[in-house]
Amino acid sequence: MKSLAELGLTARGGAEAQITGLTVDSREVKPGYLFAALPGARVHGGEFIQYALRMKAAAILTDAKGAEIAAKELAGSDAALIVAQDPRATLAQAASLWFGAHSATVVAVTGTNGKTSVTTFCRQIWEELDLPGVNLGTTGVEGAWNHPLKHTTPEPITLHRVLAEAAQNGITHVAMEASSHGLDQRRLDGVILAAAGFSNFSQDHLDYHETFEAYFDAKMGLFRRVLSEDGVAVINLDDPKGPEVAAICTARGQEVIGVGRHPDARLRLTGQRFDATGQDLLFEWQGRARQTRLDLLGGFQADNVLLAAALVIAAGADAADVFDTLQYLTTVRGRMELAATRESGAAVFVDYAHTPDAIETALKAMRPHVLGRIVVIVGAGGDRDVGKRPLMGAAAARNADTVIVTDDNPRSEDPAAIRSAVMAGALNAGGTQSISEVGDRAEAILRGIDMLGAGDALLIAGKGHETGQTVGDTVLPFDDVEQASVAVAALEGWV
Ligand SMILES: CC(=O)N[C@H]1[C@@H](OP(=O)(O)OP(=O)(O)OC[C@H]2O[C@@H](n3ccc(=O)[nH]c3=O)[C@H](O)[C@@H]2O)O[C@H](CO)[C@@H](O)[C@@H]1O[C@H](C)C(=O)N[C@@H](C)C(=O)N[C@H](CCC(=O)O)C(=O)O
Ligand SMILES: Nc1ncnc2c1ncn2[C@@H]1O[C@H](COP(=O)(O)OP(=O)(O)OP(=O)(O)O)[C@@H](O)[C@H]1O
Ligand SMILES: N[C@H](CCC[C@H](N)C(=O)O)C(=O)O
Repeated sequence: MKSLAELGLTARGGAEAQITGLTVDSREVKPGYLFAALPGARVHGGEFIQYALRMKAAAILTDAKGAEIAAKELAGSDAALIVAQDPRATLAQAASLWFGAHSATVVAVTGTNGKTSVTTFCRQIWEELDLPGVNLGTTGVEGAWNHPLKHTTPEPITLHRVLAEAAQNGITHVAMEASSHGLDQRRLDGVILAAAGFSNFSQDHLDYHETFEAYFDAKMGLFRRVLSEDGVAVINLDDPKGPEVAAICTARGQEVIGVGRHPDARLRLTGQRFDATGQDLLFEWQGRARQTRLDLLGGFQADNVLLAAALVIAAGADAADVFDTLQYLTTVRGRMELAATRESGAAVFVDYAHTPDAIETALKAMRPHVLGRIVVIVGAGGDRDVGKRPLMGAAAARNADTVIVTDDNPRSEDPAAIRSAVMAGALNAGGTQSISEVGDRAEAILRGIDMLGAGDALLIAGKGHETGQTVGDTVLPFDDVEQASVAVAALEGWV
């Protein structure tokens, strides 16, 4: 139990309330709880204050609108009322005080693509340095302690609970993903960061943010609000937005470590050579040259690895020790993951590319590793940014030799309509010889693999580590890696 004062809250009435728990969902209220009635995308949480009071909530945190919606019920109740201008921000601070301690070293990464990869590499580097660490994001909590998560950046009550539990489990180092939704909804407020990273910026999530400016501003919340003035900002200077992000951080007085091929980068990539199983890197740290092997496919993974290395250094590790670990880094689940190989040697990769930029990057990154043709299977998610669909199709057509358009989590939408938007982009882009549409994802994978000759490769894009296909409200079991193995086994006559 904690008092409102211990949670940093000032109430109208009921100030002596002792809080037994926090929730944003009225259906979870128990006697003595603080119910945060938040303005939502579909409904205002104020609508549920009446129910929360009936369940004996001891305190209600909301905004002026929520207090107005439930004015009658609140007037007749002795529960404490906290009216905040931004109740999400207030809730995040209260949640951090409720759960108390979190791991000593926390870093966060934002960017359109690469967050899961960078945070996973941070955790792998810490593990190599014998520091108990986890990465926390789209793939859940992974590392010395594992835990599934519903969101890339969990809402603050879950986030602070997970951070506290990680600390209790002996985890001293955490690398977390900061999604633009999470930043916009203040889910990370109250997390104390040693360092924050920026990977890149391109189109996604315009269904939510509406404009590029709003999307970029949401991401900048990591550096403008969550990371304190004495934190270190690690910025990919090769992204067109990188120098602007660095300027924002410098203006706040934060130390900036630039990463990339850019001449101003403190951790600077100076050479890259590819082969069938990975790449060799030449780089400089503060002007001193180093070399490492990376058993990872895709040039972009070098950008992610260097960003992760700089974050780990920024958070206190010795640079030379960090660079010694890079040769041991392993593939991130569902990111350029080798899923199956045909008897001819043709390879099948699964990758989480689900934005136009990621599709282009992933396909371009495959070229130097592949002798023959590249086939890509691509689809776009339902109930998500509709503008990116033709751009994803076009990126596939411009960068692969053969494109198969299929379904990827149609959710509440008509799958054929989503596919036709992706197809339109592919057909208008020019370039690729063969573009076809196969709605059923398993059949698309089978057909894609059947097309492969010696030296060819297939990229199954969009679902990466996902284990389900969401159709309507139903999640059907579906795993691209598993489907690829099944298809190869069937085509080779192994079963
Ligand atoms: C658009 C969005 O981000 N919505 C999030 C938001 O929901 P909301 O506030 O809009 O929900 P709402 O349905 O309008 O309800 C309003 C309020 O009433 C409450 N309520 C509702 C019903 C009820 O009976 N009782 C009750 O108290 C709700 O708990 C909520 O607080 O706040 C909720 C609680 O914090 C989140 O669970 C929810 O995430 C939804 C499920 C979601 O799908 N979000 C995705 C888009 C998301 O956040 N993705 C990002 C990025 C992924 C990426 O980078 O690819 C992520 O970090 O995962
Ligand atoms: N540095 C990068 N630049 C461009 N594309 C990248 C980069 N890193 C990864 N990608 C592409 O983006 C896909 C998603 O990568 P990752 O999961 O690391 O990003 P993310 O930002 O965590 O995405 P999400 O938050 O949607 O899960 C990869 O499968 C790859 O195709
Ligand atoms: N977390 C992201 C990933 C989407 C991946 C893709 N499989 C899709 O369903 O669009 C989102 O919700 O936009």
